Amino acid sequence: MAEPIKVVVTGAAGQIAYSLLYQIASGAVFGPNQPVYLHLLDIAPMMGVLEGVVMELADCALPLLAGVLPTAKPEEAFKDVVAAFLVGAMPRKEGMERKDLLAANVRIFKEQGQALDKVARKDVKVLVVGNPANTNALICSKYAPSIPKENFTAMTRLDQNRAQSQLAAKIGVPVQNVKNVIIWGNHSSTQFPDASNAVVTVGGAQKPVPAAINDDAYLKSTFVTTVQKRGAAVIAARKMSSALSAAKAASDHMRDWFLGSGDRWVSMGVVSDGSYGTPRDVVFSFPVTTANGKWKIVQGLTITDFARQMLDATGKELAEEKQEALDVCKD
Ligand SMILES: NC(=O)C1=CN([C@@H]2O[C@H](COP(=O)(O)OP(=O)(O)OC[C@H]3O[C@@H](n4cnc5c(N)ncnc54)[C@H](O)[C@@H]3O)[C@@H](O)[C@H]2O)C=CC1
Ligand SMILES: O=C([O-])CC(=O)C(=O)O
Repeated sequence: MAEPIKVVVTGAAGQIAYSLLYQIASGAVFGPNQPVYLHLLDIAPMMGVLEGVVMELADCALPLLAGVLPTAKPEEAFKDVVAAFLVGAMPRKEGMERKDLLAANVRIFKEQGQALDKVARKDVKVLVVGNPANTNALICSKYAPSIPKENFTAMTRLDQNRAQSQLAAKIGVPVQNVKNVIIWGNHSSTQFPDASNAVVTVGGAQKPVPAAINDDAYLKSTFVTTVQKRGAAVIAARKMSSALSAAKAASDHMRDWFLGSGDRWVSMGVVSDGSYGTPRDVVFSFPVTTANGKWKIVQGLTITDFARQMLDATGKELAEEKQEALDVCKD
């Protein structure tokens, strides 16, 4: 058995963490032969609740769980971790956009960036889940200048999973038969879920998804808006934001980053290098492949006029969010 690795989850007493911790501790993220030592960060008033979570983790009797450190101190939580799930932040309520959380949440990511910079390993892989995830990830990276910016990512995997699931249902195939759907841009209602390069296996043969669906209007309208608004639909139904599916997506994102994406593209928010004419230095979701612990943007895709408009709109929103976040972080 390998030596245990240290992994931190912030917001560890919250909803998403309640599903996520089990997945990490049971081997679904780092593999069935990799023990984990979990660092659990939450704020001081939540330490009582967190104690209950620690009890439950013990009661799961998981062979891969090598130890647990509950704490309210970021510098203790981030020490020596190889992976950081930054979940802890306020969730939105019905009627809000995710960027309405910016003023409340972005300071958390400034402070945690500073703590990561001080105590984390320089090869730590950071996944920001807390909303607005893209801009929080950018700020976290800015305040951790000693860690390469490639190590900071934001979660758009839930949007990808939603998109894949919608397409599979529409075509009538199991969800794993659909691959290479892309989420471009912001994890917000301006994101662009793009099925134009997706492929599906039907009856043993691979086909482009647009040909299998044969309904361009659906792919440009209903499909796009359903995925863009899925988070709001869950909030309207549950009166709380997605947690089970968010935890699953966070597991998928980190697993693929560590263990590789194989022959599939996955969508991740990464610091933009300007690929596809997007604004540089915002955290933009691109199609990537991952191998040996590194991600690489899929290049050479055709951008139609429709896609160009969608990419520009979501890029503009990210540039605006960035400015607002930098202003908030000044004081
Ligand atoms: N990127 C994505 O696809 C998704 C993102 N989210 C976002 O994830 C975040 C967490 O959602 P939930 O777990 O449902 O919320 P929650 O309210 O159930 O839990 C959040 C936890 O974070 C803790 N927290 C607050 N400030 C903290 C700090 N400075 N350090 C450490 N912990 C802190 C809270 O005390 C609480 O225990 C929200 O911002 C939500 O909008 C949710 C779903 C999907
Ligand atoms: O919609 C929300 O506020 C929570 C979230 O990010 C999602 O479910 O995608």
